[in-house]
Amino acid sequence: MDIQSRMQELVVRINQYNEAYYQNNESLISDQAFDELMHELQQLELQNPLFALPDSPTQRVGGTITKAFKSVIHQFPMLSLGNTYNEEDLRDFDERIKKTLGDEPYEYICELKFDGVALSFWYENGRLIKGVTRGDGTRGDDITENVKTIRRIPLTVNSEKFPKIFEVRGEGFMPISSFEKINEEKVAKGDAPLANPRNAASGTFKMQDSAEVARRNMDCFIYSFVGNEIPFQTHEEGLNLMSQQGFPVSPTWRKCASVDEILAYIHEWDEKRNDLPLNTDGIVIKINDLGQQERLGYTAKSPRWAISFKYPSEIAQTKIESLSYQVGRTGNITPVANLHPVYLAGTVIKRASVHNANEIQRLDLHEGDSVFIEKGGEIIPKITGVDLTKRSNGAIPFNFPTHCPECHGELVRLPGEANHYCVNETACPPQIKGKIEHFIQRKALNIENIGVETIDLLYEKGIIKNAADLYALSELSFWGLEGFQQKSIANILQSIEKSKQIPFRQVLFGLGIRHVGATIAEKLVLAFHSLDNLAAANYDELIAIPEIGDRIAISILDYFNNPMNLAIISKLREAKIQLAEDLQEIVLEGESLVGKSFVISGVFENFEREELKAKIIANGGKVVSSISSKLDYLVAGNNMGPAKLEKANQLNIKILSEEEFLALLS
Ligand SMILES: NC(=O)c1ccc[n+]([C@@H]2O[C@H](COP(=O)([O-])OP(=O)(O)OC[C@H]3O[C@@H](n4cnc5c(N)ncnc54)[C@H](O)[C@@H]3O)[C@@H](O)[C@H]2O)c1
Ligand SMILES: [Zn+2]
Repeated sequence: MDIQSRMQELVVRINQYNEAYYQNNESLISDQAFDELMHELQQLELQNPLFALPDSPTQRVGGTITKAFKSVIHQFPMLSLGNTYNEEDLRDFDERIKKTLGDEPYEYICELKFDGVALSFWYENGRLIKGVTRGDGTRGDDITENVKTIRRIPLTVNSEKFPKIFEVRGEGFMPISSFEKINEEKVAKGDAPLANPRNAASGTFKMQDSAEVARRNMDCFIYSFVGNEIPFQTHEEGLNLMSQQGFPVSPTWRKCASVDEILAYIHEWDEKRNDLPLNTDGIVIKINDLGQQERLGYTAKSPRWAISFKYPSEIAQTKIESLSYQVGRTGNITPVANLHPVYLAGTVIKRASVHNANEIQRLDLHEGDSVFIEKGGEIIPKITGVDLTKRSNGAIPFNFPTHCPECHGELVRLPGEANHYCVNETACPPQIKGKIEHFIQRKALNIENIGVETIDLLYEKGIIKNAADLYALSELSFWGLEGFQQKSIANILQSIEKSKQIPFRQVLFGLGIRHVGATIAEKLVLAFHSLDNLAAANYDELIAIPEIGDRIAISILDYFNNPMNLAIISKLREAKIQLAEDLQEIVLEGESLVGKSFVISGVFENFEREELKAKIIANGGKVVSSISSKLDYLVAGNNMGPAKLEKANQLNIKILSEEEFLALLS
């Protein structure tokens, strides 16, 4: 291919990747592969300026605005950053700075490069008036309602410390913990999981429903201050001012005097960054002095006074040996790729999840394919692409099976769902065992002392056929089974007995009705109070309940129409399991603590600990167990542990005495 066609091809491809990435929150290739293509294009344009195309992605910030929001014009453009992957490029960057600044001394500030989406917060007279996305750099989407859900972004600041009008900018992100929780729920419902925290963040900030954004616990780190009037001379002073005035500035930045010091910082954080609550994909190096920044200036796309150093992403290449299909407790079929073992980011990887049939199709997987696997925010690596150059002629594409690999029952796929299901619920062993395992878990009947192996064994031996059979177990049932001492049998039976006190909402979750997770179970108990009422409810009564839609309603009706399930319920009733509960919506006493979190420590004069806890909840607050930088208050009684006190002091957490706490309530 000649140079001109290659340049054309690169422009088309990169523009496609940009569109998928910024508009659909989808990565069609890995970031590193993307950056390599971009780099190739930049080099070719430098060497062949006459062939450079006007719509080249090297000349523009990658994002776009969407129609769903009002767009606003940035007073100062929001730019991208140049990037480097190695020491040599970093030294080149430093040389360029040295050349422009002549003999002047200069220093750098290194920060982590947070992997989320750039956001700008506009303040006027000390009040937050707008939150805006980067968009195409010139115009962004007005997503004020959504950014207001970020609890750490102050709605007001001390107006004496700042000019009348200014902006702060930072990276909005979805904490890994929220990401994992949302995906757990999605997978349980049979929905496709979110791909990675970055794409999830960018999708979330562009949702229309800000209540849903609020539920996702989004967060932000601020890293820059912009305006016509800047009340400081260096970036360092800016970071200090912003953090003193209540902006969430990550304390991980460091001042560095030389490239060697920068390299030490890079090295140090390569390991430590795994402990942070969010993904980071590198570090950002900025000239500290604002006057020098001004003189170094900007290209069309990025500042000349800053650069990012990206950590190589953790990618490996290996061969697919086979695909297996796992059957979950609700009969959902998950394809899993068995890989030729390969070393990736500290562990040997043998398997990767492929999620569902759509994913097989999207990747166009063939038998024996050589694939790229990547470790993102998730623990389980995923296949991000196929190396087509290594596919042999005549390779056969994987076809989704038509029958269940375990019971040979037929598989069905309901309209609108990504998953295939084995509907042979009553005779498919992994479904039966999976349902019993689901039933005993902590969030359900919380039956301790009994594990997956014991369930397997009791099921294989024909001693239990469903969860209700657990209540018919006696010492005799274990007779002749290997590995059970009298003591462990007694423990098992005791745990089973204890589960008869578990409240109905957990029992309902434990029944394992498809799409009825713990939260939905609670909603149902609030509305119906007993299993009998729920079983008698019709479709209209079900969908009248908040958050119960078509899919859940149908699944509940199906469940109670199945005689097998009715037989299980009748056995549970005989065993005196809780099948009713008078659950009431918590009515708040007051709202003075809404949105605030508390740790309770020590002994109190007016309250028992539990009372204090109830008081906080009744006024809209949240009680957490450990002190972190996100905590609002530590309520300190007598005899509080010195370690807690020290930690709270270190993190600048406000400490309340009992009296101060009471004052907060009124
Ligand atoms: N995989 C794909 O298909 C695909 C497609 C398009 C873009 N991308 C990725 O996105 C990158 C381009 O995105 P970009 O233009 O946003 O560039 P970038 O993400 O490499 O760098 C600029 C951004 O860094 C962020 N940032 C994080 N921490 C920062 C800090 N401490 N100080 C300043 N900024 C900080 C800001 O949001 C800023 O806008 C590509 O290099 C690639 O990695 C991937
Ligand atoms: Zn089956």
